[in-house]
Amino acid sequence: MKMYEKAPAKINLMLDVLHKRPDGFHEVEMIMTMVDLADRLELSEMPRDSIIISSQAGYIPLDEKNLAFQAARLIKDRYDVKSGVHIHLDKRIPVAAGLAGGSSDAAATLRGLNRLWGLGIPTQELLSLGAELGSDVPFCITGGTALATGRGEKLTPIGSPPQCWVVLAKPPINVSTAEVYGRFRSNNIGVHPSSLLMRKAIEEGDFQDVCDKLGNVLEEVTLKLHPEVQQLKEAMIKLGADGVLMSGSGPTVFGLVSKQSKVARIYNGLRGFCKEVYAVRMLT
Ligand SMILES: C[C@](O)(CO)[C@H](O)COP(=O)(O)OP(=O)(O)OC[C@H]1O[C@@H](n2ccc(N)nc2=O)[C@H](O)[C@@H]1O
Ligand SMILES: Nc1ncnc2c1ncn2[C@@H]1O[C@H](COP(=O)(O)OP(=O)(O)OP(=O)(O)O)[C@@H](O)[C@H]1O
Repeated sequence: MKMYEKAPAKINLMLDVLHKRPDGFHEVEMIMTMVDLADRLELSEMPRDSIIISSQAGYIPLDEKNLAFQAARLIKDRYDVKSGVHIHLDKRIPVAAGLAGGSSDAAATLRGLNRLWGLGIPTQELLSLGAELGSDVPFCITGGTALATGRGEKLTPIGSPPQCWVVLAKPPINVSTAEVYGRFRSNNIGVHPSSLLMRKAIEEGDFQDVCDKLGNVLEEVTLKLHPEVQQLKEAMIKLGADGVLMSGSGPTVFGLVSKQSKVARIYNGLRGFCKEVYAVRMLT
């Protein structure tokens, strides 16, 4: 038997870091949503008791370091599943980009194997399994738009933001999420973005207000380490994006654009700076 799952990328419309916790993670407050840029997973049942990952992308690990592998092993061990699975990952989300590509693959694997193996795991339990794999995984299981607190795993669903275009640009640099959190100092932050105000803007369907309330305190770290991310933000604003922000720990920058007529200009303008540019819709 085969199952197919789509694993969409996420963006953070706001991200605030409250404090560092004794377990080393940071307490956060984020509003996240999904965009129409997704990896595709094909999950095929195998009689042999093993997990095999394949992908057309030459640049991701295919062994136990792959988050889809880790998700499959977790569910298999926890529910004592004797059959195996071959997971083919058609990677379309740029890797190590701040778009939760690996987390979304892990989430899609949990959803897909729950169906493929007929386990009937309730959503709450699936979310707890996801949290064992990574902070962004629970959100990637539910999707939609949500306020995420704790280390990112406590979710409150909220309404969808007003429909718009999202232009994503990933500069060719590598950013480590652990390093960005490690270098974060709350003393360096002047004005913190507000989840309350972003939520209000979303719930009122006020596109301009959503753009005005965008904010990510991790920019403070990544933009200092990589000035080209700041340059990319400035270029996107100059080209006419209505609101611009770095997603997660970066380095991807996204621009929200209400008018389709502006999208091609922004896309083409950015391609001069950056090879990896995508124009997609917000998933509602
Ligand atoms: C930056 C974001 O992508 C925004 O959505 C997330 O906060 C990070 O989510 P993620 O990549 O799933 O993160 P994890 O795989 O759980 O953690 C990677 C590393 O980031 C740091 N980390 C992550 C989440 C968090 N709330 N506090 C942290 O300090 C920790 O050093 C951790 O070892
Ligand atoms: N299925 C996967 N897809 C992409 N990367 C993976 C996968 N499994 C493991 N990795 C590894 O995870 C690391 C982070 O990749 P990923 O694309 O998930 O980062 P990210 O978008 O920055 O995630 P986040 O936004 O959750 O911090 C890379 O070094 C990559 O080699």
